Amino acid sequence: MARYRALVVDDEPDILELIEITLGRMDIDTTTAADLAVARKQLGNGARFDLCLTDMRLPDGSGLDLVAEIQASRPDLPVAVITAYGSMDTAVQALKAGAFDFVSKPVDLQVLRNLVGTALKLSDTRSFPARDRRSRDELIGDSAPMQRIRALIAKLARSQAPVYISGESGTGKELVAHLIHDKGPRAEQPFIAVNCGAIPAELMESEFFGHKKGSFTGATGDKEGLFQAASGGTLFLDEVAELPLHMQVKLLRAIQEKAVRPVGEQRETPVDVRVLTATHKNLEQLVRDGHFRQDLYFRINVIELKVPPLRERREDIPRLVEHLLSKLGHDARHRLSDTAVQALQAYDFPGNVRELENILERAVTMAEGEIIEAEDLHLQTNTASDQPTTAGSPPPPGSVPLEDYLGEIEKQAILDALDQTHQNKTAAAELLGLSFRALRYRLKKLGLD
Ligand SMILES: Nc1ncnc2c1ncn2[C@@H]1O[C@H](COP(=O)(O)OP(=O)(O)OP(=O)(O)O)[C@@H](O)[C@H]1O
Repeated sequence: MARYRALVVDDEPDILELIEITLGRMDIDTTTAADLAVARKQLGNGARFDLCLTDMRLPDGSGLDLVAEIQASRPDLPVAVITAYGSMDTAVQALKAGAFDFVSKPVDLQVLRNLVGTALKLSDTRSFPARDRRSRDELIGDSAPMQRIRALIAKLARSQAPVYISGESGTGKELVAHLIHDKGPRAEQPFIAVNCGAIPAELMESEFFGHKKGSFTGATGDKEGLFQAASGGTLFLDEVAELPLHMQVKLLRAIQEKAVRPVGEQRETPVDVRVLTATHKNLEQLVRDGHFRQDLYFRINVIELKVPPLRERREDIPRLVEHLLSKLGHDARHRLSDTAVQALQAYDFPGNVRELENILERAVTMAEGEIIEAEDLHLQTNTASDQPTTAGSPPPPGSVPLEDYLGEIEKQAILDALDQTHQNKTAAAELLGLSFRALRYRLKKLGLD
C-alpha cells in the first residue's frame, strides 16, 4: 500500500524537522514548504497529499489563505493549522475557514499524533457508512431546514471544530450531536453524552477530569473522568449553560490545551476529545448577563447549528409519526387517521419531537382499535394558567401543620410542571424558575424521584 503523504508548511526549520520525524514514525512521508509560494507550487503540481499542516504566520502571508485555497480547490484534503501559544482567536478563525483542527506551539507530540491519526481517517474514507445503517440514529424530515441540517452534519462530521447546537427542548439536539459523531472519523470511538445540569457542583471536577486515590474524602481509588472516557471520541455536553463558573474556567482550559488534570494529580495529560455542546437556553444572553463566560462561549461556539422547533417544519410531522411509531414497535398495528395527522400538524408542540413521541406512545398504549383518531391524542390546547392541576388539590390551610401544607403545594407545583413538560426535568425546572439541580434536590426531598 502506498505510504501516506503530508504537506507541512512552516518557516522554522526546527519545527519542520520535528514534524517530519514524528510523521515518519507514523509511516507518513513529508513534503516541506517554507512559505506559501512553495506550498502553492507543491499543491499545484498534482501531487497527492493526504494531509496538510500549516503554520499561521508565514513570510509571504497567512496560513489562513492556504486553508481557504485548499477548501476551494481540494475540499477533501484535511488541513490543520499550527498556531502560536495562546492565540486562540487565530485557531477559531482557522476552524471557521474550514481547517479541521489546530495544534498550538510548542507542539505536543501526542496531540500532533492524535490530530494526524484523525486526519488520515478523514482522507481514507469519504463517508462512514457503517454507522449510517443504524435506524436509531436516523434524522427524519425533508423540510428545507432539515435538509440544511443534514448537509451541515455531513460537513461538520469531517471537522474537529467545536459545534454548539442550539434549539428548544426536544428538538433533536442530542440526535444531531450523535450523527456528527457517527458520520465522522471518530465513529468507532466512544460518544459520551453528559447532562451538565445533572452533576452536583461539588463532584463536577472529578466527574469531568477524574481523580487520584485519596485526593478527597471518599476518593477510595483512582477514577477516570468523562474526558478520559471519551478519549478518541466525542464528549457531548448537554445543557452546557448549567455549568457553574468555576467549571467553565476548567473546561475552557481543557479545550484550549487539549489536556486535563485529574483532581489530586500534579501534571496535565493530553486528551484527544472532540467537544460538542448544546443548550435550549439563550447562551448569548447568559453571556451578556454575566452567567456564562464569554471566552468559553467563543471557544465552544466556533460553529453554531440551530435546530428549529417542530412547529416551524410541520411538513415533517407525517414522516416523523411513521418513524416514531415504528420505533415504538407498533407500526404494524397502529396508524393515525388523516384527521389525527392534521390535528398534529395544527398543534404547536412546546416539547417538540420528544412531545410528539410521548403523545404517540400514550395514544398507542390507550388505543382500543388500530386507528388512532384526533381525540385519542389528547392534544392540549389550553394555556398553562388555565390547566387543571393533575394530582388533586392541597389540603385546606390549617388542617395540617404549615410545613406539610407548604410541602404539599410545592409538590403540586412540581408535578404540574413535570406534567406540562411531559416529564422533561430541565424544562420543568425552567418553568418553575429553579435550576435543574434545585429541582432534583426538591424531587428527592419530596420523595418524587
Ligand atoms: N428529526 C428527528 N428524526 C427522528 N427522531 C427525532 C428527530 N428529532 C428528535 N428525535 C427524537 O426525539 C427525541 C428527543 O430528541 P433529543 O433528545 O435529541 O432532543 P434534545 O433537543 O437534545 O432535547 P433536550 O433539550 O431536552 O436535551 C429523541 O428520542 C430523538 O431520537
